[in-house]
Amino acid sequence: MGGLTMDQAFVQAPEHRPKASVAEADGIPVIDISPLFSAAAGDGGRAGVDALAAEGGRGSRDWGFFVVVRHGVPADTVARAAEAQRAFFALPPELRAAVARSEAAPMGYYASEHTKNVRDWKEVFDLVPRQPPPPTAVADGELVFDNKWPDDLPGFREALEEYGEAVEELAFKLLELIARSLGLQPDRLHGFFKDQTTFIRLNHYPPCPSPDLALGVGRHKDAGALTVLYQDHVGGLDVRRRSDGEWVRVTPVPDSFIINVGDIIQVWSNDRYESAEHRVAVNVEKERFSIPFFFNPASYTMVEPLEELVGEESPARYNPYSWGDFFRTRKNSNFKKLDVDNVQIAHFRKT
Ligand SMILES: O=C(O)CCC(=O)C(=O)O
Ligand SMILES: [Fe+2]
Repeated sequence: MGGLTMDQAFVQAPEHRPKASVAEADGIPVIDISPLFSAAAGDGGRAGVDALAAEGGRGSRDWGFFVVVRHGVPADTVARAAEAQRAFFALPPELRAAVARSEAAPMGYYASEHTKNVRDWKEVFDLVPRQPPPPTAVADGELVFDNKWPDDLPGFREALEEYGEAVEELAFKLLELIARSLGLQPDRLHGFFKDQTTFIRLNHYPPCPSPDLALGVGRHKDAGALTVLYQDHVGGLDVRRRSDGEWVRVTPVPDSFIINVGDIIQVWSNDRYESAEHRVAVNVEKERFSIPFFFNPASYTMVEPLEELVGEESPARYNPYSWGDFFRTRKNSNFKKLDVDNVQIAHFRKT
């Protein structure tokens, strides 16, 4: 059962508990992005790419979500990562515990994440596909991004390294798509990712005896730039629909990734796009697996609306903030229950 025992720590406030039945999300764009990979995006190709960018832009604006298919990540690569994930969570507890995360070294295994100070019904394993350069001085509370690899799990590291490389390639393509959709040069955002703080999370949601009270992940918005999410066939991801504020289920589409606009893109775009509030419902019978790839810029990035997108007509809506500080504060508050609210981009919104 994954070793979780239902208790008060998991119980959501009544207004945040999932309803017994939830409608399927209808209208999230599903985009075949294969034209992005054909060499000649010039001439005729250019119009096709512009149309894709418009679709991605529509999803980012209306939902904060879109789905991509024919995305260039080989099915075998995804299958190997998903298999490695299952094998890891099937390890005996002591072998999982051997790679446990700590507050200062946040990579590795963890079964006690909190979202907004309520415990999530899940266990995770985090890794970085690329190690960001170490800070010049390890200040108080500085995070150390060293991977912890389990012993006795042949092929685990290789499968995830292969996955990380392939998904990173996709993430840069999507960044290009988003830049185009905002009327920017395709490579406008690439520079922010030179020393990226991207991490990959393996999520395991064991069956839960009280899916009416607990959530796999409580309601939240992803703090980074973009999330490239693999989910298995079980389903449980809910997104809050903009039109009426209802929670709706994102139906699994085979061989797809869900692309999730994060807070940083919301700020860069000066609110043209909005990060989506989402959560994960659990169920009594089935375990569920997902793998978000959190595509995050360098820790020294000062996040602020892009200068091309501000002007007299649309003044900057946010004050600049340090991604490194934001990330560290959020990570630490997910590690344990605190008595203060999570840091949110709303804190940097100009009044
Ligand atoms: O499991 C999922 O589908 C989504 C997980 C998620 O939102 C997260 O880990 O931030
Ligand atoms: Fe998320």
